Amino acid sequence: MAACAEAPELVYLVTGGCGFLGEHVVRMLLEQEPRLRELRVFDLRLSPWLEELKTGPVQVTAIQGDVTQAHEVAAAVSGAHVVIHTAGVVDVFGRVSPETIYKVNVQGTQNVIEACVQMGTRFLVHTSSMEVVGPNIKGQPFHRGDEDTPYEAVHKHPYPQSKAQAERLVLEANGREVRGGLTLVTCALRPTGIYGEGHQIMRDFYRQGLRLGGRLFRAVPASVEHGRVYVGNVAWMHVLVARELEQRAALMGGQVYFCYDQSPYKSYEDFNMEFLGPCGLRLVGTRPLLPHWLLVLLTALNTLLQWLLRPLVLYAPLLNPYTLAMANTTFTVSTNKAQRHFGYKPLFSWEVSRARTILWLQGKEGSAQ
Ligand SMILES: NC(=O)C1=CN([C@@H]2O[C@H](COP(=O)(O)OP(=O)(O)OC[C@H]3O[C@@H](n4cnc5c(N)ncnc54)[C@H](O)[C@@H]3O)[C@@H](O)[C@H]2O)C=CC1
Ligand SMILES: CC(C)CCC[C@@H](C)[C@H]1CC[C@H]2[C@@H]3[C@H](O)CC4=CC(=O)CC[C@]4(C)[C@H]3CC[C@]12C
Repeated sequence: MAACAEAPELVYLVTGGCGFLGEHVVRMLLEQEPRLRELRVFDLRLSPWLEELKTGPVQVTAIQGDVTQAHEVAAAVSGAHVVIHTAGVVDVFGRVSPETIYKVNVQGTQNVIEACVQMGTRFLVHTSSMEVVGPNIKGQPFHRGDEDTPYEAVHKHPYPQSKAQAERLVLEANGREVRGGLTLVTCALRPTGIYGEGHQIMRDFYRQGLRLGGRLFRAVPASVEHGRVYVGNVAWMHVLVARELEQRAALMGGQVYFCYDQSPYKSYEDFNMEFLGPCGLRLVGTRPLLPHWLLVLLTALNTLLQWLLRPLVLYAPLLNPYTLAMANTTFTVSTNKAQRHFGYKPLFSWEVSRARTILWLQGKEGSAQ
């Protein structure tokens, strides 16, 4: 990937480039990667905002495609220097079948790897997830751990299972010979819960709060810490990894990095209130209003309803046994591995991340739809 100082010459491909994270990666690359000549944005569904990016100095190529179709992926990868693979099905609510989750997240990732090998593309950055580690089915806390903290990673849900399998494939592919005889260099980034402009679940909570007269009701103890990271910083980490992978291949190849920044350690609901509060919502209760056993019962009822209604309608509420367990289990990271390995420092402070998210929620600013 020898880059010439004068003329930009690199071709990047971002899969899932129209998603929540993908859009931020695409915009960040255009802002922060001066060596970029062409940016290929590959997604199942192309977004209208791509059009406005096509007028800039970098050639932006929109590719409507499906990662489960090996030939479509190979065509998109052909001639690319770097692939940032963010495409995936994110579903912990039962909206998508386990088969589709597997096909997109695991088979799709395998297709991306094979395309790199076939086409001679050497650098692959994969968006993994904290869920590859946990929380596990035993609900054991992971308190400010790092990439080396021992933890029993046991998954039953299709989403974390698929992310764990995909990450393994990516890491095992590091060092494979690609067309032309050079080697593939891969690494995986593991964001915790991402927030920021475009975060659909945050917007759902906002709308629900408005419907409930400006109130939300505490469901999870305030003492449970849940890891969160700003989307702009996650995108920045992807851009930096992609940039540094060639020079630091021996150090970074085959590695995993948690995505982190200065976002505070809080419970899922208290963290959301950092944004929803300034938008006029109030979290009622210093302790969960409903006893835990009742919440567990409600989640079981939701599961039953989902199953009963399946032939007629898709019933997929936010609350189910898995999401309740996620929200109720401490999982936070504290690490500086990305800083040590490739000089990462968050681009956005907590104050800026918070302000940008609030403005977006209020509909005043922000690019994400
Ligand atoms: N949202 C979060 O809190 C976290 C997300 N992640 C990971 O980050 C990545 C991006 O997630 P989000 O942006 O939140 O999700 P998203 O759903 O907003 O974006 C995913 C994108 O992938 C595209 N896509 C889905 N199936 C595809 C297919 N078969 N072929 C081509 N494109 C396809 C979608 O159209 C979408 O634009 C995923 O890999 C996810 O597992 C990791 C940790 C946390
Ligand atoms: C009041 C209820 C009990 C609150 C339910 C909140 C849940 C919808 C969310 C709690 C934790 C979230 C997940 C977590 O941030 C980690 C994730 C990582 C990913 O890779 C994808 C998204 C997610 C699974 C995220 C999804 C929403 C929660 C389950």
